Amino acid sequence: MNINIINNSGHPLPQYETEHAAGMDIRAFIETDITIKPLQRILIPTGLHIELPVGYEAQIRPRSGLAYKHGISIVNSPGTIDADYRGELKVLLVNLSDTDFVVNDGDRIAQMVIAKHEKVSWKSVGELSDTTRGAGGYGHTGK
Ligand SMILES: O=c1ccn([C@H]2C[C@H](O)[C@@H](COP(=O)(O)OP(=O)(O)OP(=O)(O)O)O2)c(=O)[nH]1
Repeated sequence: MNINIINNSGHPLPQYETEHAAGMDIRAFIETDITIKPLQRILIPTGLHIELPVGYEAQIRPRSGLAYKHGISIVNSPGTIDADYRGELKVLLVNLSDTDFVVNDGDRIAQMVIAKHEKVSWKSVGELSDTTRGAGGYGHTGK
């Protein structure tokens, strides 16, 4: 499936790094390096604008290598890109380590998964069907 994209960054388009990867790595588009201090969050531009087909969303997810090695995650993970959004894609990074982390222009800062989603309407009812779980949750089956 082709998806319309405008790339103002001059960096490569988001791409799958392996044959069957679910996510495409996306890169920072910044004029100067950005230092993220411990527990600081910063919105990083990508220079990308996309036109998703109706019924699709894009999810902006952390990269596990950055998370494991540097404590870099995404505050609103997974970020949701709506099909009707035409603005620039941005990534809300957070530094969960105890040392500064520097983002350079062109760094692969996140990954983007394109996914189908349902659009539903609600049917108000008086009661819901019985299940074994019922209202159990939050670890009610044990550790
Ligand atoms: O990580 C993200 C999350 C969102 N967006 C863009 C695309 C998305 O379609 C739009 C709105 O996102 P969301 O619905 O999460 O934001 P909101 O806080 O509910 O704001 P709004 O009232 O504008 O919908 O912002 C990004 O670029 N990156």
